[in-house]
Amino acid sequence: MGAMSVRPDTDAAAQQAAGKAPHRAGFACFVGRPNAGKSTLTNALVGQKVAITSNRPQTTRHTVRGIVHRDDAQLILVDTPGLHKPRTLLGERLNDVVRTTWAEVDVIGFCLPADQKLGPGDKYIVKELAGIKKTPKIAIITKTDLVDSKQLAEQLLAVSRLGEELGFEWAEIIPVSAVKDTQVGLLGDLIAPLLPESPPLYPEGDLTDEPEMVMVAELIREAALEGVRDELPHSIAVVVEEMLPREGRPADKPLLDIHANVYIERPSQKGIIIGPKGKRLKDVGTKSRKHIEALLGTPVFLDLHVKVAKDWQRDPKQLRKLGF
Ligand SMILES: Nc1nc2c(ncn2[C@@H]2O[C@H](COP(=O)(O)OP(=O)(O)OP(=O)(O)O)[C@@H](O)[C@H]2O)c(=O)[nH]1
Repeated sequence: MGAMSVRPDTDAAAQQAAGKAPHRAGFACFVGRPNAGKSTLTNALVGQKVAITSNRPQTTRHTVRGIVHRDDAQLILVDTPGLHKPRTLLGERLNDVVRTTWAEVDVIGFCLPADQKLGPGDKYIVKELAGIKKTPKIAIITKTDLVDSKQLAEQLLAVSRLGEELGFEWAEIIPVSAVKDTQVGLLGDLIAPLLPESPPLYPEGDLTDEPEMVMVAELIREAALEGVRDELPHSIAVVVEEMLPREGRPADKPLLDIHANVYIERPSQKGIIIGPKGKRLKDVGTKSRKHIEALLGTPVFLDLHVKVAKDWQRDPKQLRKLGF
């Protein structure tokens, strides 16, 4: 399961028992050189399945580009800044952010335009991708409407060879044309099975702040789960109460305040989560903050509190409050 995937859910288990494939949900990002056709492809994928692109301009933290709702899966397409050959320390840092995001999504789609020779820029990106071992990588040859079948075949071969050279295998290689809507649906079909089993992460309605809060809560929950044993993992729930930009910050130095509660079921579990002298909770905060910053693309101040919600798993009212 990818780092941003969600809880093992009973829905999926029930669906499986009923002989239906379990629902999947997860994150994907398209990478590739400028003009490779990433945006157009995102829009085509999203547009195809009655879905929403978020329209919250002017917020750096906005990284979800679109959500593809399908019967069998929900695919969340996230934005990453481009990866460039670093020339400065800042460039290196930015690349680190990109890599962190790459390591956290469930699928990466590498976009290569059919009408351009595979060049050093592409190789640089694919080399970086090769270093991210766990994440399945799909090679997408874009803009196939611009070339003939011979040229397309050459490009398919070139990208396949590049994977071999760098010692990994593409999970899929697929030619698409977003403009002509060729194989765009198939691309969705190929990505869906690569996502972790999970109920939808976003409601089918509007894309609001809430989904981001859900993702942030998941990242915190995941950090809180690390290393805990027995029944405790099932007892942990996280709710983000508030995410607000800190007032009075200069435009180039934003800070996002996030207040979240970590819920457990019994007072006796509190000590385990908080750890000796609060060390464990602090680690959870530090770790999840890094992931949240990479996800939202902005520095974050994370304020975590541990609360007891007695037997919340069995209490419908509490469950609703905790977002189940
Ligand atoms: N013919 C054709 N043109 C396409 C296709 N997809 C994208 N384009 C064109 O290619 C150009 C770049 O497409 P974008 O989707 O903006 O590329 P991008 O990779 O998001 O670009 P950056 O945001 O600069 O990284 C645009 O002019 C698109 O219209 C396609 O399937 N066929």
